[in-house]
Amino acid sequence: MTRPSSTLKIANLQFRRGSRVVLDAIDLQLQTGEVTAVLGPNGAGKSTLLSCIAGLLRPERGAIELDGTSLFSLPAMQRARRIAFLPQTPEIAWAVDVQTLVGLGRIPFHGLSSDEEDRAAVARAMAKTEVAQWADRAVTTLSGGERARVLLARVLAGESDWILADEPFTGLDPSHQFEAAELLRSIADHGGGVILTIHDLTLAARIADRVVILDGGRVVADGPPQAALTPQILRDVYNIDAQWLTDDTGATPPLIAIHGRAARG
Ligand SMILES: Nc1ncnc2c1ncn2[C@@H]1O[C@H](COP(=O)(O)OP(=O)(O)OP(=O)(O)O)[C@@H](O)[C@H]1O
Repeated sequence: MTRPSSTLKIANLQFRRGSRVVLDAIDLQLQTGEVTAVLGPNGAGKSTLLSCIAGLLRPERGAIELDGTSLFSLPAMQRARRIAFLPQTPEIAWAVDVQTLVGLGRIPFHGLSSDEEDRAAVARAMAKTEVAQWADRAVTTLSGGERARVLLARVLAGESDWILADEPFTGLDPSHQFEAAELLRSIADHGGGVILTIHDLTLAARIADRVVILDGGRVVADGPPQAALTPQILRDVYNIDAQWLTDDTGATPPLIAIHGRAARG
C-alpha cells in the first residue's frame, strides 16, 4: 500500500526553557519514505525537537509546516491522525489490559472510523509488534521491554503518515531491537515518515536514510549516515574515537566501533 507523500518543514526553529535556548536555528525538511535518526549527546535537544514536531511544545520562533500548513493551526485530533508520537518515558499508571492500551492509539479517529476498522488496525499493530499473546494481560505486569513493544503497537495503531519515536529501542533485547528497527524501516519503505531519536550509532547507521546530529540545540550534521556520522564529527560531538568497520563494497551492514573516549587535544 503506498500513500501520498508528505513533507514536514521546520524553519528557523527556536525553543527556550526560561532564558535558556534549548533549540536554535533549526532548519530541516523531512519527507515520508525516509527514516530520519536524530542523534546527539544527552541534553542536546532531541526530545525537545520531537515534542515540537509532535505539536506538544510550541516554539517561540520559527515555523513547522505539515504539507504547507502550520502545524499549530491544525486541530489537535487532526494533527494526531497525521503524526503519532511515542514519548521517551511514557507513564502507564493504571493496570489497563494490553489490547485496550493499544486501542488508545485509535482515539484520534473517534467518530471517523468504524469499530471494525479500529479493531482491525489494533490487531495489525499487535501482530506487527508480536504483543497479541498478551492481549488480556495488565500492562503493569509486563517487563520493561515487553511494555515498550506494547507502546510501539499503540503508536502503530493510528496508522498515521508520520511516526515520531523518542528512543524506541531502549529496553529491548538485541533481537527485538532489530525487529522494531526493521518494523520502522518497513513503515518508511511503505511510504510513511519515521523520525526517531537513538543513541546506538550502528543501529542508526543501519536503519536511517538520514542522520541529523544535534549538539547544544543546533544541527551540527545532517545527511546520509556515512556523511553525518564521520569519525571527526563523532569526536567533536561525543568526544569518542570511533571507526566505521564496513567493507568498501557495502556488502556488509555498517558497524561503528567505539574505541574509547578521545584524548583531549
Ligand atoms: N521540563 C524541562 N524543564 C527545564 N529544562 C528542561 C526540561 N526538559 C528538558 N530540559 C532541558 O532541555 C535540554 C534539552 O533536553 P532534551 O530532553 O531535549 O535533550 P535530549 O537530547 O533528548 O537528551 P537525552 O539524550 O538525555 O534524552 C536539556 O538541557 C534539558 O535539561
